[in-house]
Amino acid sequence: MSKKIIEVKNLYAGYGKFKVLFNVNFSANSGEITVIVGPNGAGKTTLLNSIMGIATIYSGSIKFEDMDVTKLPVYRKSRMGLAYLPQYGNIAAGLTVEENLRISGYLLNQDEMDGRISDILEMFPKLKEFLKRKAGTLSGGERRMLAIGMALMRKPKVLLLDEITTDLAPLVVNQVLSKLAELRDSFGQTIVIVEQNAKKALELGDKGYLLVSGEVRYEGDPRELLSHPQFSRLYLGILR
Ligand SMILES: Nc1ncnc2c1ncn2[C@@H]1O[C@H](COP(=O)(O)OP(=O)(O)OP(=O)(O)O)[C@@H](O)[C@H]1O
Repeated sequence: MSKKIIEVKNLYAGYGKFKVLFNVNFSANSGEITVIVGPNGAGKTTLLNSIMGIATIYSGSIKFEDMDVTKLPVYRKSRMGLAYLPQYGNIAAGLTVEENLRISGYLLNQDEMDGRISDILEMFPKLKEFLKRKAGTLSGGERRMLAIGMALMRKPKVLLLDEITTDLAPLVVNQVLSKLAELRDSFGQTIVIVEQNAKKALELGDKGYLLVSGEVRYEGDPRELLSHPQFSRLYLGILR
């Protein structure tokens, strides 16, 4: 049976006085891909921000590996094994691919660093060809791969990804999403993604959530969510 690694219960959250999430219950299982979809402004990013500790939590609880982390600051959560890749990534365009990877692993000692870089290159063989190139010269898809590689430098237990396929061509969206499936299948990586390319993400996910106006409207089999009437209405323009 799969084990819950993140568990959010009855969460009310937002930013200061601005309330965004209402009574959200959410969980992610170890070794799985959990997909969060929903229209613009539904609160998807806010859910990731709450898990990471960068939104205001009014009530409810967040557990990570059965520990209550609701009030812990970001750096503590990151040390515990949560890695967050925000929507527009965080690569340094003027540095080489290798330098970007090294910066992301700055807390590792030299041996760990070298070992981890070779792990990442095994996961993303294409990056090998680009090691000495400035990250700014990479294509959109290659940059996303680098950003994911950077987030994996510290061997996170959970990778939280916010809309990493935005602005990519359809073929490249497929490549990036397939890479996530490969990270799960070959390395057991636990991943939580917020995705605009909802259909494609749900097709490879293990569990899906539909957030609308700050509330969970569906939780369960991601392929069933594709035929949920609200999903069709919001994403496919089908009115019933
Ligand atoms: N830092 C912030 N301070 C105040 N309000 C914010 C902040 N970030 C987001 N919001 C607001 O919170 C609401 C939910 O935003 P959120 O980014 O969580 O939605 P989303 O579902 O991720 O949307 P999108 O798909 O457009 O990224 C929006 O009304 C947004 O304007």
